[in-house]
Amino acid sequence: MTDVLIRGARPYGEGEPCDVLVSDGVIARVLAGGELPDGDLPGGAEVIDAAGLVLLPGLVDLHTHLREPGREDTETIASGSRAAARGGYTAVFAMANTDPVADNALVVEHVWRRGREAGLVDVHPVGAVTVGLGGERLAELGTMAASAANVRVFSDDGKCVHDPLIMRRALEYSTSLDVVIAQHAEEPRLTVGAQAHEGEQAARLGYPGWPASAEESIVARDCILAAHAGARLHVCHVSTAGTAEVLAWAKGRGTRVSAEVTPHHLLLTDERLGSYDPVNKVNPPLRTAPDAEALRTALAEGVIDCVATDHAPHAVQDKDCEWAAAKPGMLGLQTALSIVVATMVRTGLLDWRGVARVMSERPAEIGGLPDHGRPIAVGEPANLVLVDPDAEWTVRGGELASIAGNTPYEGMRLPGVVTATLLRGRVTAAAGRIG
Ligand SMILES: NC(=O)N[C@@H](CC(=O)O)C(=O)O
Ligand SMILES: [Zn+2]
Ligand SMILES: [Zn+2]
Repeated sequence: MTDVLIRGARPYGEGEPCDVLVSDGVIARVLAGGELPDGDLPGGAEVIDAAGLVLLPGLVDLHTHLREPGREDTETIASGSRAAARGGYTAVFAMANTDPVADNALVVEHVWRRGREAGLVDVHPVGAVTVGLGGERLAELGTMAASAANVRVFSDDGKCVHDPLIMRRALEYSTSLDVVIAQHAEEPRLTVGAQAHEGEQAARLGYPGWPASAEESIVARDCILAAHAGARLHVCHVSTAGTAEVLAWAKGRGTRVSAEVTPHHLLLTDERLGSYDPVNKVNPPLRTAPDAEALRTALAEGVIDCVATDHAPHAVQDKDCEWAAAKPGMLGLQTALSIVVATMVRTGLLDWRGVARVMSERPAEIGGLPDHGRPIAVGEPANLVLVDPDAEWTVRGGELASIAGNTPYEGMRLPGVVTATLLRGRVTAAAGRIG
């Protein structure tokens, strides 16, 4: 395997620039900048000029929709892996709402193998909690956990495990497997026909509302169920200020709960609904500006543990149509880091150490990945990302690696450019600078 020398990067954006030598997939040396004599360079090493760049552990996404099997017209494991690598990710968790549903060992092993074949990012399949996401019968969590795919996260995402008895059983079962149940918190009785956040905007436009209480009531319920079961709960795509309050309460009393927020809920609000453009339709819906503000604070304070993309590719015909007929979801893998830079770093809420925590270390811990989100130190696996903190780029859906192009950031200029991503020492994505 070719060695890689990263010259002049600043780990976590801190201290003096240094040189990082990657050999056999691990970090072999970390030296003060320019200290490594050229004579010491292993023959044929790939050199990355990283002056001015920030070096972080490779990003980890707990919540990605890769659409394979079933909707390969919108994304495949290969195309989604390319998008992930370009976005700075070295590991992603692929949600189970595929067709067929990933509710058994056969499907999760298939996804895991396809991810290995693509070889750009570690693709960890999420297993469904219930058979066919039907919400009625528990899937065979144990078999999926014991399979070659080694499933550690289970979720019916796209649907809420709304029956409290099923959710209770899933949580209780999960404790013996040491896995986590990730909930899409949406009380279905409160969101029948819902199209947008229940509030002034939706009322003005005549959209049936998706109330904050539909999310908050499920999160509160599940925190209580998890606490009684002694189980681990993960809350997907937290979207309201009230949910952050519930999480703070539950964590304060020792509940084993973690939570994620999406980049779009940190940046975008229901102000956007006025455009009638379904590119803004997503589940849970874009909320109010005070919600977005509260989510940023909760992420900075650790009440929300991490950022997850909820990357949700959709075909043109499912997005370029009237609002009510459009499918919810938006692309996220290649824009996530930039949105976090815009909302959290440029605002002074997080430093780069904090970015590493919320986009790499915490998601790796929650998902049970021992080789990701590791310190940048000798002997550690070389899962790394180099970011140009000062550069900007313009988002063009057609230029993203995903097959679908449904980005709400079309034409926007965003700060922070992923210059290179390394998976076990191999460069999986690079934007110039490599010689
Ligand atoms: N977020 C979305 O709006 N859509 C997701 C499902 C989900 O995450 O709930 C999808 O699979 O398209
Ligand atoms: Zn969801
Ligand atoms: Zn999702």
